[in-house]
Order: sequence, then C-alpha cells, then structure tokens
Amino acid sequence: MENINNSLQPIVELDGVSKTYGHGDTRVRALKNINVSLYKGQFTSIMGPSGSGKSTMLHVIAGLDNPTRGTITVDGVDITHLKDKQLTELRRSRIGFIFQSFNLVPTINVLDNIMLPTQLSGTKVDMQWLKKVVDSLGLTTRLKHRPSELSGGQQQRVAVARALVSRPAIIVADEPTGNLDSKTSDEVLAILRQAVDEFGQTVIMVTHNPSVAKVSDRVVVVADGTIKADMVGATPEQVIALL
Ligand SMILES: Nc1ncnc2c1ncn2[C@@H]1O[C@H](COP(=O)(O)OP(=O)(O)OP(=O)(O)O)[C@@H](O)[C@H]1O
Repeated sequence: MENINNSLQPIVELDGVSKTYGHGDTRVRALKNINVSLYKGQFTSIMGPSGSGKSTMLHVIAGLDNPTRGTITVDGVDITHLKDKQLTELRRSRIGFIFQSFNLVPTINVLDNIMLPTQLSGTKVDMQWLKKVVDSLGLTTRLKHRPSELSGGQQQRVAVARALVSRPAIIVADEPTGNLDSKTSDEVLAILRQAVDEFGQTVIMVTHNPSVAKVSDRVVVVADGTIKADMVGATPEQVIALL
C-alpha cells in the first residue's frame, strides 16, 4: 500500500519528534523519532494498542503538549517555537478539538457551547451549516439545555458539533466515538467524513475502532512510540491484522 502522493499538500509535519515523560525509573519514551506528514483534506486515523503513544502524538500535533525533541509544522507554521499566545491563536483559528471528556462549558446552553469557538475566533457563524450539523447529530431539540441535562452520548455530539461549526482547517479528535452507540457513532463519523469531502477540512483521529478504516483515507498504526504501518485505503480486516 502506497502512501506517497505528490498532489497532496502536507498540513501537519512531524520531523524527528520524540516525547519522553518522567525521569530515571519513571522515564517513558512515548514517541520515538517520529517522521510523518499528514495531508490536507484527508481523514487520517491513528490506531494502535493502549499506551502506544496515540494520544501523545495527537496532543503534540495540536500544540497541547511540547515534544522533547523534533519539529512540528502545522499549516506551514513551526509550532514548536511559538510563544504561548501565538500558539493559542493558532489553535483557536485553525484547529477544532473533540475529546472523550467533552470539555463543554457547564454554565451555558448547548447552542452557546457550539458557537463558542467561532465567537472566540471572531468569525461569523454560518447558521445554515450550524443547522445542518445540529440536525444530523440529533441535537435540534436540545439547544437550550445545559450540558448536564444531556446524556453522555449527547454531550459527545455537542463536542463534535462545536468542533465542526467554525469549520477549522484541522479537526483533531481523540476517540470521538468512544462513548457512543453504534448508530450515533456512525453518524458522527459520517459528519466528519462530510467535513472532509464537502469543506476540504482535515481530520486527524485517534481511535481503537478498526471499522473506522472505512471512512479513513489513511490509517497510521502506532506501536511502542513508533509508526508501525501507514496505509492508504486500508480495510478494517487489514487494520485488525496489524493491531
Ligand atoms: N502525562 C504523562 N506522564 C507520564 N507518562 C505518560 C503521560 N501521558 C502518557 N504517558 C505514557 O506515555 C505512553 C503513551 O501514552 P498515550 O496516552 O499516548 O498512549 P495511547 O496510545 O493514547 O493509549 P490509550 O489507547 O490507552 O489511550 C504510555 O506509556 C503512558 O503511560
């Protein structure tokens, strides 16, 4: 399986990236000299066993954590040398986040949560797109509720809607379907796929679910802090064989 395509434009580049946590006896090498480019307008899934370094890779890509060594370039900007304020600004303007822990603001309603990143970045909310996202995620009747009045799955869908509505160039998702039933999980994946196909957004997703290969352009398999496989157009069966 070939992963080199000259017509593709890198949007995230990791060059010699290592991440070590702790010291001495507690030292863990979570990422070991990773070199990889992820491309614009692609849906890339990062898979691998528990503890292999997937979340660490996603966190350094999104500028939420610093690598110990190496360089990370996001949309042409070397984020490893940015000041905190510049990094916050880059995250706000270019990256949408979906985490398993939702990170919703408890004191404001669902609609305000969904619109928050767009308002923070000072851009106009595309109400038509917002309506489409909210409808497809089954949240239309929940917009005036507070997050605490929603089920876990509904809160997850609010987090997905929030990441999509501002149409960031890159959507970074850590197990976004982990808490969802299979129907809702399929809907979330379909809408992420739509963000790629219709709006040219880039999705980078960490998941344990091999069936996600069906919606992914590329599957990067991480094992023990290194890239073990890098597949374009892989089937779930091919992914399972590698895990
Ligand atoms: N803040 C931290 N301090 C110390 N060690 C850490 C920290 N975060 C992660 N690690 C270690 O780094 C390694 C990689 O962790 P990471 O969370 O990236 O793995 P993962 O592949 O995402 O795992 P999972 O699928 O279980 O979420 C693990 O051995 C983990 O224990």
